[in-house]
Amino acid sequence: MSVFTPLEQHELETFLAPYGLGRLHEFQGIAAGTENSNFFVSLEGGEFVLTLVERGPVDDLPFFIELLDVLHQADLAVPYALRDRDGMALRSLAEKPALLQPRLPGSHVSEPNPHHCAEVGDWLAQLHLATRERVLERPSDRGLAWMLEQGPSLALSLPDEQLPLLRDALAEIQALLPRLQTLPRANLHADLFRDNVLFEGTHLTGVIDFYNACSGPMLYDLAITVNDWCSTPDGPLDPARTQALLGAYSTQRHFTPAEAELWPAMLRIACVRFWLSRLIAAEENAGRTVLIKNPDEFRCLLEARQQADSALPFAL
Ligand SMILES: Nc1ncnc2c1ncn2[C@@H]1O[C@H](COP(=O)(O)OP(=O)(O)O)[C@@H](O)[C@H]1O
Ligand SMILES: N[C@@H](CCOP(=O)(O)O)C(=O)O
Repeated sequence: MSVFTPLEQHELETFLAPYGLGRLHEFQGIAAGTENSNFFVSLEGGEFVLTLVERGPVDDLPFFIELLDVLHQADLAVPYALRDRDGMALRSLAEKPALLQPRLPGSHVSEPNPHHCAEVGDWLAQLHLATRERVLERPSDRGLAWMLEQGPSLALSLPDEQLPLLRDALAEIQALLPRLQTLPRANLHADLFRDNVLFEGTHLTGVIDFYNACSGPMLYDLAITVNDWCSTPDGPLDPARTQALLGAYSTQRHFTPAEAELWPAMLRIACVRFWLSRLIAAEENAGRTVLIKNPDEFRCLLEARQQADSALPFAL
């Protein structure tokens, strides 16, 4: 249960009053999620989600609010922050930064088919197109420099047989660094996994959890997304899902030759990012009753990505 800060009805009513959304019918803590305290809030004026920010990049909340405003204005289904009567988006409740957002319909899909993947590719292209002309700058706190810094120390706790895989992947990142930095940029979701997307049937109804959002190469966002949505249980990419996702994306944005060339490497880099972050999380949370995602899943994906099993379609 990830409600770290329980709320009393009366304090919630006081907090909600300045939004002018009518009487509070009911509220309920959301069990899913690991970072923040989230509540479904039912008001006369509709259904909402209240987030109390418990940890993470609190100083960057104005960036997330601005990015979500841009995406909402571009008609993407995202949980933008509602304003109270004084125009305030970021407020405080129980001494935590607090945001009220519309509740998006739909539920998560754990076993996506090509139709789901096409919707995700389409959504991701819209995110990139909506932001690439005026990128809101925020370096990722888990970007290439972070991987090169964390990788060698995390390698110390890996079994010997896993070392060459990580060492070679870090060497590849180091060697490609100058070229990666010249790829076309936009704002990225940077964590577009299945548990951050909502669907009704095969229709995408919302994308949540923008706390990894940043500025960077669009190809990196695509690689993160393809690795999660299109991998088979053994690791290789499923051709039908991969083609559906990349095809839907590329009808909106053509890839450059440099992107096409760097695609297999970018798929590996996106594996390294989550292999390392899961190794850190597993170490930090050992013995605690929180969901620990398996780092080996991304080690296996990285092994499978040694073969270039997908090409970018329609490169210019
Ligand atoms: N705006 C929203 N609309 C609908 N459901 C939401 C919304 N925001 C969060 N949720 C639900 O709450 C859960 C936890 O949200 P998430 O952002 O993943 O939390 P955390 O930041 O703690 O990881 C999600 O899995 C989703 O089911
Ligand atoms: N989706 C990721 C978790 C989010 O990354 P983090 O670096 O913010 O922990 C995963 O499945 O590992």
